[in-house]
Amino acid sequence: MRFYPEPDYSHGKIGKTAVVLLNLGTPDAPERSAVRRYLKQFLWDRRVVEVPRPVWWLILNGIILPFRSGQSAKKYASIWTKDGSPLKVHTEKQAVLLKGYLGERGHEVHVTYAMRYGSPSIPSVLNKLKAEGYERILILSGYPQYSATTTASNFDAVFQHYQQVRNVPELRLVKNYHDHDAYIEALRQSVLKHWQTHGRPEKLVMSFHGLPKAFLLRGDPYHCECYKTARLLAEKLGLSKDQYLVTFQSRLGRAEWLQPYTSNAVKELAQQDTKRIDVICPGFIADCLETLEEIAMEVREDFLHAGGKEFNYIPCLNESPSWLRALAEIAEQHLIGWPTMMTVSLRDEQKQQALISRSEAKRIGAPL
Ligand SMILES: C=CC1=C(C)c2cc3[nH]c(cc4nc(cc5[nH]c(cc1n2)c(C)c5CCC(=O)O)C(CCC(=O)O)=C4C)c(C)c3C=C
Ligand SMILES: [Fe+2]
Ligand SMILES: [Fe+2]
Repeated sequence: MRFYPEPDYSHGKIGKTAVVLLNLGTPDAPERSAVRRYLKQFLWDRRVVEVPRPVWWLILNGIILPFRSGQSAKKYASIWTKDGSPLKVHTEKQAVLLKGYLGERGHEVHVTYAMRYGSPSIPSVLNKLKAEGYERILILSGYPQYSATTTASNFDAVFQHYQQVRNVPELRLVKNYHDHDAYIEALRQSVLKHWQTHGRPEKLVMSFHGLPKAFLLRGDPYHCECYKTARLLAEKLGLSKDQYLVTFQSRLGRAEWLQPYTSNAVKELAQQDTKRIDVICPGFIADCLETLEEIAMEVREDFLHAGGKEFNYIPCLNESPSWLRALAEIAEQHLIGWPTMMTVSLRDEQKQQALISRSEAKRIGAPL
Protein backbone atom coordinates (compact mmCIF):
# COMPACT_ATOMS: atom_id res chain seq x y z
CA MET A 1 0.00 0.00 0.00
CA ARG A 2 1.23 3.50 -0.69
CA PHE A 3 1.75 5.97 2.07
CA TYR A 4 0.52 9.51 1.74
CA PRO A 5 0.66 12.20 4.41
CA GLU A 6 -2.44 12.77 6.53
CA PRO A 7 -4.96 15.19 5.04
CA ASP A 8 -3.51 18.54 5.83
CA TYR A 9 -5.01 22.00 5.50
CA SER A 10 -1.82 23.91 6.10
CA HIS A 11 -0.20 23.63 2.68
CA GLY A 12 -0.34 27.33 2.15
CA LYS A 13 1.34 27.97 5.48
CA ILE A 14 4.14 25.43 5.37
CA GLY A 15 5.25 26.19 1.86
CA LYS A 16 4.34 24.91 -1.52
CA THR A 17 5.96 22.45 -3.91
CA ALA A 18 7.17 23.15 -7.43
CA VAL A 19 8.55 20.90 -10.14
CA VAL A 20 11.03 22.54 -12.50
CA LEU A 21 11.55 20.92 -15.87
CA LEU A 22 15.07 21.78 -17.06
CA ASN A 23 16.27 21.54 -20.61
CA LEU A 24 19.29 22.68 -22.56
CA GLY A 25 18.04 25.92 -24.02
CA THR A 26 18.04 27.45 -27.42
CA PRO A 27 18.79 30.82 -29.01
CA ASP A 28 16.20 33.60 -28.67
CA ALA A 29 16.03 34.01 -32.44
CA PRO A 30 17.35 32.17 -35.50
CA GLU A 31 19.78 35.00 -36.10
CA ARG A 32 23.54 35.22 -36.01
CA SER A 33 23.82 37.52 -32.98
CA ALA A 34 21.32 35.55 -30.86
CA VAL A 35 22.95 32.24 -31.80
CA ARG A 36 26.36 33.65 -30.96
CA ARG A 37 25.19 34.74 -27.51
CA TYR A 38 23.70 31.29 -26.89
CA LEU A 39 26.74 29.37 -28.14
CA LYS A 40 29.05 31.58 -26.11
CA GLN A 41 27.27 30.72 -22.88
CA PHE A 42 26.87 27.03 -23.81
CA LEU A 43 30.39 26.39 -25.00
CA TRP A 44 32.00 28.29 -22.11
CA ASP A 45 30.55 25.77 -19.65
CA ARG A 46 33.42 23.71 -18.19
CA ARG A 47 31.18 20.68 -18.04
CA VAL A 48 30.73 20.82 -21.80
CA VAL A 49 34.26 21.63 -22.91
CA GLU A 50 37.15 20.60 -20.68
CA VAL A 51 39.95 22.28 -22.62
CA PRO A 52 42.03 24.65 -20.37
CA ARG A 53 40.42 28.09 -20.37
CA PRO A 54 43.09 30.32 -22.00
CA VAL A 55 43.46 27.92 -24.96
CA TRP A 56 39.72 27.42 -25.25
CA TRP A 57 39.05 31.17 -25.02
CA LEU A 58 41.19 31.69 -28.11
CA ILE A 59 39.60 28.81 -30.06
CA LEU A 60 36.06 29.74 -29.04
CA ASN A 61 36.33 33.47 -29.72
CA GLY A 62 38.77 33.25 -32.60
CA ILE A 63 37.34 30.35 -34.61
CA ILE A 64 34.15 28.73 -33.35
CA LEU A 65 31.92 31.72 -32.60
CA PRO A 66 32.81 33.70 -35.76
CA PHE A 67 32.26 30.72 -38.04
CA ARG A 68 29.63 28.61 -36.34
CA SER A 69 27.16 31.33 -35.30
CA GLY A 70 26.15 32.16 -38.87
CA GLN A 71 26.04 28.51 -39.98
CA SER A 72 24.00 27.47 -36.97
CA ALA A 73 21.64 30.43 -37.40
CA LYS A 74 20.76 29.16 -40.89
CA LYS A 75 20.07 25.71 -39.50
CA TYR A 76 17.89 27.17 -36.76
CA ALA A 77 16.00 29.21 -39.35
CA SER A 78 15.13 25.96 -41.17
CA ILE A 79 13.31 24.50 -38.14
CA TRP A 80 11.98 27.67 -36.45
CA THR A 81 8.19 27.75 -35.94
CA LYS A 82 5.80 30.67 -35.63
CA ASP A 83 5.86 30.12 -31.86
CA GLY A 84 9.66 29.98 -31.65
CA SER A 85 12.32 27.34 -31.29
CA PRO A 86 10.84 23.80 -31.22
CA LEU A 87 12.81 22.87 -28.09
CA LYS A 88 11.30 25.76 -26.13
CA VAL A 89 7.81 25.30 -27.54
CA HIS A 90 7.75 21.61 -26.57
CA THR A 91 9.28 22.21 -23.14
CA GLU A 92 6.68 24.85 -22.34
CA LYS A 93 3.84 22.57 -23.38
CA GLN A 94 5.30 19.66 -21.43
CA ALA A 95 5.39 21.77 -18.27
CA VAL A 96 1.73 22.81 -18.67
CA LEU A 97 0.65 19.24 -19.35
CA LEU A 98 2.74 17.76 -16.55
CA LYS A 99 0.85 19.90 -14.04
CA GLY A 100 -2.38 18.47 -15.39
CA TYR A 101 -1.13 14.87 -15.30
CA LEU A 102 0.20 15.27 -11.76
CA GLY A 103 -3.07 16.94 -10.78
CA GLU A 104 -4.98 13.94 -12.06
CA ARG A 105 -2.85 11.74 -9.84
CA GLY A 106 -3.88 13.90 -6.88
CA HIS A 107 -0.79 16.09 -6.52
CA GLU A 108 -1.06 19.76 -5.79
CA VAL A 109 2.15 21.09 -7.32
CA HIS A 110 3.20 23.97 -9.48
CA VAL A 111 5.12 22.99 -12.64
CA THR A 112 7.37 25.32 -14.54
CA TYR A 113 10.43 25.09 -16.79
CA ALA A 114 13.83 26.69 -17.19
CA MET A 115 16.72 26.51 -19.62
CA ARG A 116 20.38 25.90 -18.78
CA TYR A 117 21.51 28.32 -21.49
CA GLY A 118 19.42 31.23 -22.75
CA SER A 119 15.99 31.96 -21.38
CA PRO A 120 14.12 31.54 -19.13
CA SER A 121 17.31 31.13 -17.14
CA ILE A 122 17.61 28.87 -14.10
CA PRO A 123 18.32 31.79 -11.66
CA SER A 124 15.35 33.80 -12.94
CA VAL A 125 12.96 30.87 -12.52
CA LEU A 126 14.29 29.87 -9.08
CA ASN A 127 14.06 33.51 -7.91
CA LYS A 128 10.47 33.71 -9.08
CA LEU A 129 9.60 30.49 -7.24
CA LYS A 130 11.16 31.87 -4.07
CA ALA A 131 9.19 35.10 -4.38
CA GLU A 132 6.02 33.06 -4.81
CA GLY A 133 6.72 31.09 -1.64
CA TYR A 134 7.72 27.67 -2.99
CA GLU A 135 9.74 25.90 -0.35
CA ARG A 136 10.12 22.49 -1.91
CA ILE A 137 11.61 22.20 -5.37
CA LEU A 138 11.99 19.12 -7.53
CA ILE A 139 14.45 19.53 -10.40
CA LEU A 140 13.67 17.23 -13.32
CA SER A 141 16.07 17.35 -16.26
CA GLY A 142 14.98 16.67 -19.80
CA TYR A 143 17.81 14.15 -20.17
CA PRO A 144 16.85 10.51 -19.58
CA GLN A 145 20.53 9.50 -19.68
CA TYR A 146 22.80 11.18 -17.13
CA SER A 147 25.88 12.95 -18.43
CA ALA A 148 28.20 15.36 -16.65
CA THR A 149 27.85 17.63 -19.70
CA THR A 150 24.09 17.99 -19.34
CA THR A 151 22.54 16.74 -16.08
CA ALA A 152 25.48 17.70 -13.85
CA SER A 153 25.67 21.06 -15.57
CA ASN A 154 22.03 21.62 -14.62
CA PHE A 155 22.87 20.67 -11.04
CA ASP A 156 25.82 23.10 -11.06
CA ALA A 157 23.56 25.95 -12.14
CA VAL A 158 21.02 25.17 -9.41
CA PHE A 159 23.69 24.90 -6.68
CA GLN A 160 25.46 28.02 -7.89
CA HIS A 161 22.21 29.92 -7.71
CA TYR A 162 21.47 28.84 -4.14
CA GLN A 163 24.98 29.79 -3.03
CA GLN A 164 23.69 33.37 -3.17
CA VAL A 165 20.49 32.62 -1.25
CA ARG A 166 20.20 32.71 2.54
CA ASN A 167 16.99 30.76 3.05
CA VAL A 168 17.37 27.82 0.67
CA PRO A 169 14.31 25.67 -0.12
CA GLU A 170 14.21 21.92 0.24
CA LEU A 171 15.65 20.50 -2.95
CA ARG A 172 15.52 17.24 -4.85
CA LEU A 173 17.24 16.53 -8.14
CA VAL A 174 16.49 13.63 -10.46
CA LYS A 175 19.68 12.12 -11.84
CA ASN A 176 18.31 9.97 -14.68
CA TYR A 177 15.47 7.76 -15.90
CA HIS A 178 17.12 5.97 -18.82
CA ASP A 179 15.74 2.59 -17.67
CA HIS A 180 12.42 3.72 -16.24
CA ASP A 181 9.62 1.42 -17.37
CA ALA A 182 7.22 4.21 -18.23
CA TYR A 183 9.84 6.05 -20.32
CA ILE A 184 10.72 2.88 -22.26
CA GLU A 185 7.01 2.19 -22.71
CA ALA A 186 6.46 5.70 -24.10
CA LEU A 187 9.27 5.10 -26.60
CA ARG A 188 7.79 1.72 -27.54
CA GLN A 189 4.38 3.26 -28.16
CA SER A 190 5.91 5.97 -30.27
CA VAL A 191 7.68 3.39 -32.47
CA LEU A 192 4.60 1.16 -32.74
CA LYS A 193 2.41 4.12 -33.65
CA HIS A 194 4.83 4.97 -36.43
CA TRP A 195 4.98 1.40 -37.67
CA GLN A 196 1.20 1.11 -37.70
CA THR A 197 1.01 3.75 -40.42
CA HIS A 198 4.32 3.24 -42.21
CA GLY A 199 5.10 -0.45 -41.81
CA ARG A 200 8.42 -1.74 -40.45
CA PRO A 201 11.98 -0.90 -41.56
CA GLU A 202 14.83 -3.31 -42.14
CA LYS A 203 16.74 -1.57 -39.37
CA LEU A 204 15.77 0.68 -36.48
CA VAL A 205 18.58 3.17 -35.84
CA MET A 206 18.63 4.60 -32.31
CA SER A 207 20.68 7.79 -32.48
CA PHE A 208 21.86 9.50 -29.28
CA HIS A 209 23.67 12.83 -28.94
CA GLY A 210 27.42 12.16 -28.84
CA LEU A 211 30.17 13.10 -26.39
CA PRO A 212 33.96 13.22 -26.67
CA LYS A 213 35.18 9.65 -26.11
CA ALA A 214 37.59 11.00 -23.47
CA PHE A 215 34.59 11.82 -21.23
CA LEU A 216 33.56 8.15 -21.25
CA LEU A 217 37.12 7.09 -20.43
CA ARG A 218 37.14 9.57 -17.52
CA GLY A 219 34.04 7.93 -16.09
CA ASP A 220 30.94 9.57 -17.57
CA PRO A 221 28.21 6.86 -17.45
CA TYR A 222 26.25 8.37 -20.37
CA HIS A 223 27.42 5.85 -22.97
CA CYS A 224 26.34 2.87 -20.82
CA GLU A 225 22.98 4.47 -20.07
CA CYS A 226 22.31 4.99 -23.78
CA TYR A 227 23.04 1.32 -24.45
CA LYS A 228 20.76 0.26 -21.64
CA THR A 229 17.90 2.39 -22.97
CA ALA A 230 18.43 0.92 -26.43
CA ARG A 231 18.53 -2.67 -25.17
CA LEU A 232 15.36 -2.23 -23.09
CA LEU A 233 13.51 -0.62 -25.98
CA ALA A 234 14.64 -3.35 -28.39
CA GLU A 235 13.54 -6.03 -25.93
CA LYS A 236 10.14 -4.42 -25.50
CA LEU A 237 9.73 -4.22 -29.26
CA GLY A 238 10.88 -7.82 -29.67
CA LEU A 239 13.78 -6.79 -31.93
CA SER A 240 16.78 -9.08 -32.39
CA LYS A 241 20.32 -7.63 -32.34
CA ASP A 242 20.51 -7.41 -36.14
CA GLN A 243 17.25 -5.44 -36.33
CA TYR A 244 18.55 -2.34 -34.56
CA LEU A 245 21.69 -0.23 -34.26
CA VAL A 246 22.89 2.31 -31.66
CA THR A 247 24.70 5.38 -33.02
CA PHE A 248 25.91 8.79 -31.81
CA GLN A 249 25.32 12.10 -33.57
CA SER A 250 26.31 15.80 -33.42
CA ARG A 251 30.07 15.45 -33.24
CA LEU A 252 31.85 18.79 -32.86
CA GLY A 253 35.56 19.45 -33.33
CA ARG A 254 38.44 17.18 -34.23
CA ALA A 255 38.66 14.86 -31.22
CA GLU A 256 37.16 11.40 -31.35
CA TRP A 257 33.58 11.21 -30.07
CA LEU A 258 31.49 8.17 -29.16
CA GLN A 259 31.22 5.81 -32.12
CA PRO A 260 29.64 4.72 -34.40
CA TYR A 261 28.78 8.15 -35.79
CA THR A 262 25.19 8.30 -37.03
CA SER A 263 25.98 9.77 -40.44
CA ASN A 264 28.70 7.19 -41.21
CA ALA A 265 26.53 4.35 -39.95
CA VAL A 266 23.56 5.18 -42.18
CA LYS A 267 25.84 5.51 -45.22
CA GLU A 268 27.28 2.09 -44.47
CA LEU A 269 23.81 0.64 -44.10
CA ALA A 270 22.84 2.02 -47.51
CA GLN A 271 26.03 0.64 -49.05
CA GLN A 272 25.24 -2.76 -47.55
CA ASP A 273 21.97 -2.62 -49.48
CA THR A 274 19.66 -1.77 -46.60
CA LYS A 275 16.71 -0.21 -48.38
CA ARG A 276 14.75 1.26 -45.50
CA ILE A 277 15.76 2.56 -42.09
CA ASP A 278 13.79 4.30 -39.36
CA VAL A 279 15.66 6.59 -37.01
CA ILE A 280 14.56 7.41 -33.47
CA CYS A 281 16.41 9.69 -31.01
CA PRO A 282 15.51 8.30 -27.56
CA GLY A 283 17.87 10.65 -25.69
CA PHE A 284 15.92 13.74 -26.74
CA ILE A 285 12.54 14.14 -25.08
CA ALA A 286 11.64 17.02 -27.37
CA ASP A 287 12.31 17.69 -31.01
CA CYS A 288 15.01 20.28 -31.53
CA LEU A 289 17.75 21.32 -33.92
CA GLU A 290 19.61 18.04 -33.41
CA THR A 291 16.64 15.91 -34.44
CA LEU A 292 14.68 18.06 -36.90
CA GLU A 293 17.63 19.43 -38.84
CA GLU A 294 20.51 17.05 -38.24
CA ILE A 295 18.61 13.75 -38.37
CA ALA A 296 15.44 14.45 -40.34
CA MET A 297 17.27 16.56 -42.96
CA GLU A 298 21.06 15.95 -43.04
CA VAL A 299 21.20 12.29 -42.06
CA ARG A 300 18.25 11.56 -44.35
CA GLU A 301 20.27 13.02 -47.25
CA ASP A 302 23.32 10.96 -46.20
CA PHE A 303 21.29 7.75 -46.37
CA LEU A 304 19.51 8.51 -49.64
CA HIS A 305 22.67 9.74 -51.41
CA ALA A 306 24.48 6.57 -50.42
CA GLY A 307 21.80 4.51 -52.18
CA GLY A 308 19.15 4.01 -49.49
CA LYS A 309 15.54 4.09 -50.66
CA GLU A 310 13.36 4.99 -47.71
CA PHE A 311 14.20 6.97 -44.59
CA ASN A 312 11.75 7.61 -41.78
CA TYR A 313 12.35 9.84 -38.80
CA ILE A 314 10.28 8.89 -35.74
CA PRO A 315 9.48 12.10 -33.80
CA CYS A 316 10.53 12.63 -30.20
CA LEU A 317 8.16 11.97 -27.31
CA ASN A 318 7.16 15.66 -27.23
CA GLU A 319 3.59 15.91 -25.85
CA SER A 320 2.52 12.30 -26.36
CA PRO A 321 0.16 11.14 -23.59
CA SER A 322 2.27 8.07 -22.75
CA TRP A 323 5.29 10.32 -22.26
CA LEU A 324 3.43 12.82 -20.06
CA ARG A 325 2.19 9.87 -17.99
CA ALA A 326 5.78 8.67 -17.70
CA LEU A 327 7.02 12.11 -16.69
CA ALA A 328 4.27 12.33 -14.05
CA GLU A 329 5.24 8.89 -12.74
CA ILE A 330 8.92 9.84 -12.56
CA ALA A 331 8.12 13.11 -10.79
CA GLU A 332 5.73 11.37 -8.42
CA GLN A 333 8.36 8.87 -7.34
CA HIS A 334 10.60 11.76 -6.31
CA LEU A 335 7.80 13.68 -4.58
CA ILE A 336 7.12 10.88 -2.08
CA GLY A 337 7.29 12.13 1.47
CA TRP A 338 6.48 15.69 0.51
CA PRO A 339 2.95 16.82 1.41
CA THR A 340 1.71 17.27 -2.15
CA MET A 341 -1.40 15.08 -2.07
CA MET A 342 -4.59 17.08 -2.37
CA THR A 343 -6.66 16.98 0.78
CA VAL A 344 -10.04 15.29 0.69
CA SER A 345 -12.16 18.41 0.97
CA LEU A 346 -9.98 20.52 -1.27
CA ARG A 347 -9.52 17.79 -3.80
CA ASP A 348 -12.38 18.64 -6.15
CA GLU A 349 -11.53 22.30 -6.29
CA GLN A 350 -7.86 21.60 -6.86
CA LYS A 351 -8.62 18.91 -9.37
CA GLN A 352 -10.40 21.63 -11.26
CA GLN A 353 -7.26 23.72 -11.10
CA ALA A 354 -5.44 20.82 -12.68
CA LEU A 355 -8.12 20.68 -15.35
CA ILE A 356 -7.77 24.40 -15.93
CA SER A 357 -4.22 23.65 -16.78
CA ARG A 358 -5.42 21.00 -19.22
CA SER A 359 -7.72 23.54 -20.85
CA GLU A 360 -4.70 25.79 -21.09
CA ALA A 361 -3.03 22.85 -22.80
CA LYS A 362 -5.89 22.74 -25.26
CA ARG A 363 -5.47 26.44 -25.90
CA ILE A 364 -1.83 25.91 -26.85
CA GLY A 365 -2.82 23.02 -29.09
CA ALA A 366 -1.19 20.21 -27.13
CA PRO A 367 -2.85 16.78 -27.37
CA LEU A 368 -4.40 15.59 -24.09
C1 LIG B 1 30.87 20.88 -27.71
C2 LIG B 1 30.30 19.97 -27.12
C3 LIG B 1 28.94 19.49 -26.94
C4 LIG B 1 28.63 18.46 -26.07
C5 LIG B 1 29.59 17.67 -25.21
C6 LIG B 1 27.21 18.29 -26.13
C7 LIG B 1 26.48 17.33 -25.39
C8 LIG B 1 25.10 17.17 -25.42
N1 LIG B 1 24.17 18.00 -26.00
C9 LIG B 1 22.91 17.48 -25.81
C10 LIG B 1 21.69 17.99 -26.28
C11 LIG B 1 21.55 19.03 -27.21
N2 LIG B 1 22.57 19.68 -27.86
C12 LIG B 1 22.02 20.63 -28.70
C13 LIG B 1 22.73 21.51 -29.50
C14 LIG B 1 24.12 21.69 -29.49
N3 LIG B 1 25.07 20.90 -28.88
C15 LIG B 1 26.34 21.42 -29.05
C16 LIG B 1 27.54 20.95 -28.51
C17 LIG B 1 27.70 19.93 -27.55
N4 LIG B 1 26.70 19.18 -27.02
C18 LIG B 1 26.16 22.62 -29.83
C19 LIG B 1 27.29 23.55 -30.25
C20 LIG B 1 24.80 22.79 -30.09
C21 LIG B 1 24.14 23.99 -30.77
C22 LIG B 1 23.76 23.85 -32.13
C23 LIG B 1 24.93 23.80 -33.06
O1 LIG B 1 25.57 24.84 -33.27
O2 LIG B 1 25.19 22.71 -33.54
C24 LIG B 1 20.60 20.57 -28.60
C25 LIG B 1 19.59 21.36 -29.42
C26 LIG B 1 19.35 22.77 -28.98
C27 LIG B 1 18.28 23.46 -29.77
O3 LIG B 1 18.25 24.69 -29.65
O4 LIG B 1 17.47 22.89 -30.48
C28 LIG B 1 20.30 19.58 -27.67
C29 LIG B 1 18.95 19.16 -27.17
C30 LIG B 1 23.06 16.28 -25.05
C31 LIG B 1 21.91 15.39 -24.63
C32 LIG B 1 24.41 16.09 -24.81
C33 LIG B 1 25.14 15.04 -24.08
C34 LIG B 1 24.67 13.95 -23.63
FE1 LIG C 1 24.65 19.22 -27.74
FE1 LIG D 1 23.99 19.23 -34.55
